Parts: sequence; C-alpha cells; structure tokens
Amino acid sequence: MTQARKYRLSIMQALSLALNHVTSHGRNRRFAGISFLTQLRPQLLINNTVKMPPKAKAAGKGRAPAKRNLAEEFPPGEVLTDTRKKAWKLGIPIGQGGFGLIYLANEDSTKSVGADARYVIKVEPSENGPLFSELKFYMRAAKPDLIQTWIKSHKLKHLGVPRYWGSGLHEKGGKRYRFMVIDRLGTDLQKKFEECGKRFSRKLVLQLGLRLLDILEFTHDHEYVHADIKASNLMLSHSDPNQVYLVDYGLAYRYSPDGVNKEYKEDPKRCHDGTIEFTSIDAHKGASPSRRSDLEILWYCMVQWLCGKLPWEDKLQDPLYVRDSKIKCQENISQFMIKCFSTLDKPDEIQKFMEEVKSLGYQDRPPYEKLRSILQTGLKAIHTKDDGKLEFTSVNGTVAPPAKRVTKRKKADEETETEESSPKKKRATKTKDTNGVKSPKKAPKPRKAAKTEKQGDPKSRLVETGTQTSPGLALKSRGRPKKRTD
Ligand SMILES: Nc1ncnc2c1ncn2[C@@H]1O[C@H](COP(=O)(O)OP(=O)(O)OP(=O)(O)O)[C@@H](O)[C@H]1O
Repeated sequence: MTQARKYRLSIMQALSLALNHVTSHGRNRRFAGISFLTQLRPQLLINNTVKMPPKAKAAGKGRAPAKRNLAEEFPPGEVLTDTRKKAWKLGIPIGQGGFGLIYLANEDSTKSVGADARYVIKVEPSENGPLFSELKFYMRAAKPDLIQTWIKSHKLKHLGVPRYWGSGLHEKGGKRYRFMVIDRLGTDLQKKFEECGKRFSRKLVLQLGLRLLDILEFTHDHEYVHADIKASNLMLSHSDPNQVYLVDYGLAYRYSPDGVNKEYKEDPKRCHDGTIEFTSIDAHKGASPSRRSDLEILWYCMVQWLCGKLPWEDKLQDPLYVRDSKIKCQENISQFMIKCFSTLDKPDEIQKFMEEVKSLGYQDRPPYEKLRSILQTGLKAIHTKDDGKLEFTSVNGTVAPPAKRVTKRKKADEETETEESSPKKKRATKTKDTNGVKSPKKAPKPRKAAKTEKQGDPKSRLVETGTQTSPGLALKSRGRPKKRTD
C-alpha cells in the first residue's frame, strides 16, 4: 500500500471513528470535537495512548506532554499499598471514568472483596492529570476528620462529600498507576431522574437543594468550587437511601488558594467550560468558576428536576444560544419562571433563590443560611418539612419503574493536564452508577453515559446509562492546563 493511500485510509478511519463518537455520545460536542481532533492526527494515537495536540501541550507550561493511557484492568485480589503503608485489596471494577477504572475495595485481609465492599478505589495511569487534580481536592478537603468536625460544628446529620481514605502509586507490568480510596456509593440521581419520568417532586427538589447547600458551603469554605453539579454527579449512599453525595471533583477549581480569591477574568479560550445546559454564565464567558457559579448551576438543576427540561435543552449544540438564553433568564427571572412553570404552580422559592444568586458578586460569599431558609419556606408552602427522607416517586405519585439503560460502552475520553489550581475544561460524558450488582437497564433516551457492573469480563461489566454530557466548542483544546508536581 502506498504511503498516500495508507494516510487516506487513516483519515477515513479517523472520520468514521469521530462519527461513531458523535453518534454514540449524542450531544456531547466537546467529546466529539476533541476526539475528532486527536483522531485526525493518527500519529498522536498510539496503542491507546493519546498524546495531546500541540495546542494543549503548549498550555501545559512546558511540562511533559499529557499522554493519556487508557485504564488497564487489575484482577480481583490485587493489593495496593497507599502512602501511609496501608494495604487495600481490589474487588471487581464497578465503573469506568475517562481514563480510569473504579474497583470495589476493602482493607487488605484474607477475605476477598465482596459486593458489600465499603470502599472504592479509582485507578488511573500515573501520568494522567484528572485523577491527580481530583485527588488534590480529596486530600485537602475530604479527610474523614475534617468532615466529621464540620458535621458536628454545623449540627448536620450528614454531609454528602465522599470521604478520602488514602492514595498512592502502584506499579504493575513496568507501569505506574495512581490510585485513590474513597467511600463506596450507590445509584446516581440521573438514573433516578429517568426512573421518575424526568421529574422530581417539589419536596424532593427542595430537599436536594438543602443537602447541596450544605455540601457547597463546606466545599467553598475549603477553597474549592465544584463547577459541575448535575444529577449524574449526585450519588446516593450505598447503605442509606436518604443520603446524597456530590461526586466527581475532576472539574473542581481552587478559587481561593490560601484564602485569596481569584479575580474575574474572561478567557475566550475557556468559554462554555462545564456541562453546557447547567454551566454558569461566568463559565460561558470564559471566567473561572466561583461560588456564585455553583449556586447558579444548582438552580438550573433544580429547575430541570422540577420541570423536566430547561428551555435551551433542544439547542445544546449552540453554546452561544445557551449562554444568551441564560443571560435573558437572569435579566427577567419572573418571565423565565412563567415560561418554565404554569402560573398556577410556580414555586416562588425557586424564583427567590435565583434572585438572591443573581445579586452575588463574583467574589462574594453566598448567604447559605438565607438560601436554606428560602428553600425551607418552599417546603412550608407545600405543607411539608425537611424530614430527611428522599422519596423518589414519579410526578403522579407512583413509584417509578426502573429506568432502562443503553448498553453502549463509553469510549475513554482524554483530558488536558491542567493547572492544579485552575479550572478545567468542558466535561466528558459522565457515566455514573454501576455500583453494584444490578443488571444494566436500557434508557429510552440516553442523556449521559453511565457504566454498570455485570459479572464476567469486567470491561463488559461497564455499561452506559443515559446521561447528559457536557459539550463545549468542537475542535478546541480541552481546557486549562493542569499542573502536576510529581
Ligand atoms: N464512590 C463511588 N462509589 C461507587 N461507584 C462510583 C463511585 N464514584 C464513581 N463511581 C462509579 O464509577 C463511574 C466512574 O466514575 P469516575 O469518577 O471515575 O468517572 P467519571 O466521573 O465518569 O469520569 P472522569 O474520569 O471523566 O471524571 C461513575 O460513573 C460511577 O458509576
């Protein structure tokens, strides 16, 4: 075969791969765009290792190129020793992220790790940035003692931040892997949302809002913003169906390192970072996320959970349209409310919540207590109170049948190395829930990728469920460089 023909074939294969990504990942334009970019450069994709395109590499401040190795699987029973010399034993993989696998795990003992494991271990090739960045958040803010002290001092029953139990590097077959041990969780709320016919009851939404205010106040007071709140990043506890956790700190941004708040600065290259339908106006404009962004994102989530849909959801492929629609919404919240809700059942607390968020400056500390009381007033208006019980019933009051799942596997995404303290990029298609030992189900209209564990070949255990992803502008580098210090 001639060189030219070989090259033409590579291009054809790349185009077909890119097309597959577009079709199998629906509206995830960022994913499609970036994958397309890397695949159009066949020389950059070697044995499952994606090297960053030059632009992203340049953003890495002269550091080593951001090679991306796909996750490799370890057999159950593999023992990993963390930096404090504590040994952990792996069970089966129950989930897959962009470049890593999530395994059930327990402290090392003679017993094998069963379905009742209390921990999960996230493992990624050591040179990958995203886990490193997420790990930084967990190490700084999610130590069990810190969380416990906060729960006590704030008189909470629970705080939905998964606890960090350890981390380290593991060598196998001449390769190094980074791993992190955190609490094992259960089902994600995107799955619940679909099971409930894409509506949550007002009581449930207000209770989720209250839990998230607690989580955000804690996260913000520990110098981070999450920047990617959405149902697929909310998971129920594995043991208590009334506890909800915010996961995936891969986009978390240290907005206030050592207590010094970042200045507002728009970077045209960073426009629309996050998950397009929920991301904040600041993020649409290319500014780093701040505390007000998290609350704005939470508000869009609450509106979606109540109404089933945000008005811009049909045009997610047009980020400028989405941005402008959000700006219009902020300019006239009451008109937006009428558009989303019928005048009869318009929840006043939702409008008040947004009015409060709208009044916040970029560096302002949100009035968490006032926001909580706005949501509490909403509960009173429907003659109920926050009883701590999360009831997932369909809007007509019946318990929803389990959502069906698609069984397509999510392809591994690649991430740019980013400044440890700088915000990252558009989000890869999230895939949540797996957890366990439930069989995969089919979703009528997939909104995001999620993986579910099945027995047998661990790769085949990882099955997608529908979930919304986060597009961004196609053919762009994947966002801010992530600094790695090791
Ligand atoms: N603490 C946990 N307990 C149980 N399952 C989890 C936990 N965290 C994540 N999972 C499952 O593992 C899957 C992969 O999670 P992970 O955080 O690695 O990836 P992601 O958020 O989808 O992608 P990315 O690597 O791009 O951040 C999730 O979709 C979820 O189903």
